[in-house]
Amino acid sequence: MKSLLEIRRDLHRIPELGFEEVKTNAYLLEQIDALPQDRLSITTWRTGIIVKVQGTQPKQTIGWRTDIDGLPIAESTGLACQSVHGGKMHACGHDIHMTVALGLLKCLVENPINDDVVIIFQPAEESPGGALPMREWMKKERPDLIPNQIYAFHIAPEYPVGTIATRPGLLFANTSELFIDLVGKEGHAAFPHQARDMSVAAATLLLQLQTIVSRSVNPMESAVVTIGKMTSGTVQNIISGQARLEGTIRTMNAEMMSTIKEKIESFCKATKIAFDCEVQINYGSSYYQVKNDSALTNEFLSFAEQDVNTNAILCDAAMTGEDFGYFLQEIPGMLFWAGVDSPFGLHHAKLNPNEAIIDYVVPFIESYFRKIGNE
Ligand SMILES: CC(=O)N[C@@H](CCC[C@H](N)C(=O)O)C(=O)O
Repeated sequence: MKSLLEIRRDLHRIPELGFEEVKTNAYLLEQIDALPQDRLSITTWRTGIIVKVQGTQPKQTIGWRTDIDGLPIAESTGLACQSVHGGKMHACGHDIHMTVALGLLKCLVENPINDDVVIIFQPAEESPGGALPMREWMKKERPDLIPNQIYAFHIAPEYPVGTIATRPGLLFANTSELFIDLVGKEGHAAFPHQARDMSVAAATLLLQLQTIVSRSVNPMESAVVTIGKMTSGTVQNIISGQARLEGTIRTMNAEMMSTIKEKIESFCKATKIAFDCEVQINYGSSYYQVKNDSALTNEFLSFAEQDVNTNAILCDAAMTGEDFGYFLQEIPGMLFWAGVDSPFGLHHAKLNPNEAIIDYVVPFIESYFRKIGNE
């Protein structure tokens, strides 16, 4: 296996979108194949990989999960290892996540623990969601690969390397993607009364959607409605006959998600009447909240607090989404943030995680797995 630094940089160069991670899959398999194979069994599912490391006296199976996909963002870090896939970038740290998973795998192969370990390389975390179909496939076809407890981490640009943050209970939000297509009538810019202008309809709808959180959500609770992309029109002197809004909804519970969707549907009906157009809503994929198991998280935090290299923080829940929530829905476990000290946040074209995270967090996770896997 190559050095972890080389691996991170190689993976950073080749980001691929959800379920298109073909080169990433091949690269990961090449690294896994380079390890001693006697304790390993390797299974693939679509572009994902599940590696089982046989323990020395297994009483249970412990799981580690990494996501493997990139984002449709044009990188502008200027790094030597900048993405060579135009318009795509590992802007959410999945290159670091994969490298850490490989590092952990190498440690466990070289020095196995008592329990079995499965390392899950899961596709399509950003979209459309790989965790749910992968979990369902594992349940049906390979229940032997389902761990008894499962762990994952996410890079956190706002913390320095060595900081670990998490909390028992709800950590990440419920999410739903949101796509709204508006169809009116194209026309000459000089004759607006003969057209049905979808730029104006979409702009009005966008502003109305922004009133949902401020006017329909209890201020003591919280939610997010973000429209990240709005497209409309072809040229400056033609009235646009079509527009599209693309966004995401984030809530702390399932009831709030239903309330927000009802309000979105009301505003869309109003837009249809007011602008005499067709309005189609599509909710894309939705992710179940990340709810950490309380007992396992407290055990993990106690361990982190005692580690001399670690600054352990009890953090607040965040409106980020993670389809790892689907694993936690059925398997006890937890997710934690680990600092990478970058002035640019997740999903930013200049995100540049401090690679020192790798040499810090691999031995940290390994020692935690050694503790829980040798009990
Ligand atoms: C950690 C993180 O940034 N996750 C993504 C998950 C995206 C979910 C889905 N595609 C959506 O946009 O709703 C996030 O944006 O929080």
